[in-house]
Amino acid sequence: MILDLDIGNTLSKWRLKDAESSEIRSRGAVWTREEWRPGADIPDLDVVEAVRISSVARTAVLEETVALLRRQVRHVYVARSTSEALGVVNGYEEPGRLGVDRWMGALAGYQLAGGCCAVDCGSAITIDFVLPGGMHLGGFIIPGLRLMKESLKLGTRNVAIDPESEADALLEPGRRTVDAVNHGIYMAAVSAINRIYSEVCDQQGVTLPVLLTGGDARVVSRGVQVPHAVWPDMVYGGLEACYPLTFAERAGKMSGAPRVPEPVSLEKIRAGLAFSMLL
Ligand SMILES: Nc1ncnc2c1ncn2[C@@H]1O[C@H](COP(=O)(O)OP(=O)(O)O)[C@@H](O)[C@H]1O
Ligand SMILES: CC(C)(COP(=O)(O)O)[C@@H](O)C(=O)NCCC(=O)O
Ligand SMILES: [K+]
Repeated sequence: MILDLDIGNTLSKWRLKDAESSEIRSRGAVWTREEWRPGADIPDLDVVEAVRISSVARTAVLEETVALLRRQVRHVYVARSTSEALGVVNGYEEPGRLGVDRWMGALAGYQLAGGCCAVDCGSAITIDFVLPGGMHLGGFIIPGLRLMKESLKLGTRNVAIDPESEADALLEPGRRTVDAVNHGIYMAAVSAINRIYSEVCDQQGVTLPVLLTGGDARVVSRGVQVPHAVWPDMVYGGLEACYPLTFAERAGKMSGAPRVPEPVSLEKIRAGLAFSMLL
């Protein structure tokens, strides 16, 4: 079995993948913390022959995790942000400083779609752009939905946005604190994504498929106006592409990859931007 780990600032996600069949056998998530208890938090390591890790947690957490894994697992691969990989050139001035989850998302998106806009809706919302030739432009970071809400300190933190709510309802003025906050942060997140996408496409003169991932991807998806696909395993896709271990992975297949959304025309994006400037 292959254990894939995606350690974010809030949640540490894991999945077990069958090395022979490439099927996902099980998955889960635990709060990101200092210490791991294999068998309780993550699967028993007896069945694991290789681990692939993407981590943006504090270095100490990663080091502890890797030390623990190395005692029991033969192959431990820790992803790093590099200046170039799989045809993508990292746009950061200091490539190693780009969050490795963003780098994995950009690589997965590029492998799937060529140029892309990769959006990760987790603790932070990150929006990264890769042009069709593989040039990563860099990106944008805004606080995620939960962080935005907590920063207001209005006592609404435990009332999450119902993931089933329709975008229309979320865009109405709230008539209670909790709705005013939830609708406000939702509007802030989705309008930022819509606007950033349009601005960068306009600047670059290209339209790009949009791929969404992260804990809030589904609810954010309802407010994103341009064609896009939700890809919960996008960070894992980057790990598969960087460290292919199964037959399917060596053939370039990433688990759970969606159909590539067809972007709208540049004319339409520019018309939308021009319209929003008038308001
Ligand atoms: N069941 C859930 N438990 C925790 N967070 C959730 C859940 N469903 C959605 N979320 C949202 O997802 C975010 C965590 O998403 P994730 O992509 O795992 O973040 P990170 O990679 O930063 O750890 C939380 O901040 C919260 O807004
Ligand atoms: C921006 C992030 C905090 C997002 O992390 P996440 O929300 O996925 O936990 C992470 O990618 C990170 O720590 N990046 C380093 C800074 C940068 O990318 O510029
Ligand atoms: K994120």
